[in-house]
Amino acid sequence: MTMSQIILAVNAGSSSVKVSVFATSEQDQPKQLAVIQIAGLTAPPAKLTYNRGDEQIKNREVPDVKSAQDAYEHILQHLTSDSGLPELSHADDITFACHRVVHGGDYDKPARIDKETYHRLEELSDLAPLHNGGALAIVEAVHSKCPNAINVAFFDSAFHASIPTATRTYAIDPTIAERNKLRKYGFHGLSYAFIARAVAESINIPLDSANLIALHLGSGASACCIRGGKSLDTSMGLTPLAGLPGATRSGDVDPSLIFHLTSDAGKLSPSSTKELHITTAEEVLNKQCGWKAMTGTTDFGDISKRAEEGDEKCQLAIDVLVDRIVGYVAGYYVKLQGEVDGLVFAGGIGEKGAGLRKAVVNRLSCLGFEIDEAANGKPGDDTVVEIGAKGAKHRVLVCQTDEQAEMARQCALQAEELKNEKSA
Ligand SMILES: Nc1ncnc2c1ncn2[C@@H]1O[C@H](COP(=O)(O)OP(=O)(O)O)[C@@H](O)[C@H]1O
Ligand SMILES: CC(=O)OP(=O)(O)O
Ligand SMILES: [Mg+2]
Repeated sequence: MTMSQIILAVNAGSSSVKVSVFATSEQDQPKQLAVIQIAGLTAPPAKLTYNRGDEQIKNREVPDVKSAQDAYEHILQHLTSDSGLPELSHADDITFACHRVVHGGDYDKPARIDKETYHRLEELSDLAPLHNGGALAIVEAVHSKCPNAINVAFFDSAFHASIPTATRTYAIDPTIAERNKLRKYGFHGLSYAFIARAVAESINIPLDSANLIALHLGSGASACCIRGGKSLDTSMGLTPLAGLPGATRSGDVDPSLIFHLTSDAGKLSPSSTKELHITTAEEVLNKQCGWKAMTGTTDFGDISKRAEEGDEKCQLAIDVLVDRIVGYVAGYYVKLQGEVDGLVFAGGIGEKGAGLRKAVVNRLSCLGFEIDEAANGKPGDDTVVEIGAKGAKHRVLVCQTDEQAEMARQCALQAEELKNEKSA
């Protein structure tokens, strides 16, 4: 019998770092011990929230924390000095550090991070300069603060390795596409893997027969068509910019629009570094569009409230999102030939935005989706909840997705394999 091991699952977003602590032994599913988050890195002061068990223990500002590295160091210090968490009292207690890496290129499964994988991940940052940086900075921080931990990368793109060739191919010069690896990759895959498993279990069907249309609506938003438990299509593309609009991202626009939005499209943006080049076009479309540009805030809860009070800009932002979402759902409905086990809402907006869910489902009534207003208004705390009307043709569900839990689950399953993988 092996002793219990500690898995740290790290989810570095563009503006936050979320870390969940799990204990696992060979026989068991990982058990969550604590969750800690530092949010608001791009809108200081950063804020820390800490939950252990079912208790909310801390919620306070941490003005000294300014970067992803700072955040990790602060989080590690906090966890190891919490006497209520004796399982993790020293950095060496961590066996595995799991990292959510948004862009994994051709990787279709998790990889232990050695010098070679680290270098490959750095190269991939060229394809996703705004997304992989935070995760790599934290890999460095773990390497220096927790030298005995095994670092493993879990890719947001891996779940989409099953997308068929015609769907992932852009209509561009195939030689250049091959050389520069230009294709649809898709993201939010850890979330979609979690959703597919949790929903299949909840509605009592085998995962490999689950046909779902899933919506991960957070500060980045995407849709995914899941057939037989696998990704058949998704709305994000080469980078997380494509598809649905988000908090600060435009989503799909006519590609030539960028030249009308700024005359500096091809120039380097001031946020470029010596190692990492970001064009003004990337900067503008990723950081200066979406809800922020349309309404002045990135908080969809606030946007919903203001729309109810009659704010026209906020109402338009909601209408735009609903319009794009129903377009994807309709397309995916056809891809699944109408054989749909459920439409699933997830991510911060999907889980908390009752008004948005209702607006989307109402527009989909011709396909057989119908909302149960009472259930939609108060979906409760279960991981998966049905919010569709009884007797409707298709189910509608809300899933509290958890990317850290998905990493921990996969890590525990492959623990021995990962330990034996060569590391430099
Ligand atoms: N009551 C609410 N109604 C609608 N959206 C909400 C509500 N509360 C929070 N949100 C949205 O959830 C988003 C965060 O979602 P989350 O999935 O946690 O984000 P991230 O992509 O950063 O992981 C916030 O940016 C906010 O727009
Ligand atoms: C891939 C992506 O957009 O991630 P997030 O929603 O965390 O920004
Ligand atoms: Mg997210």
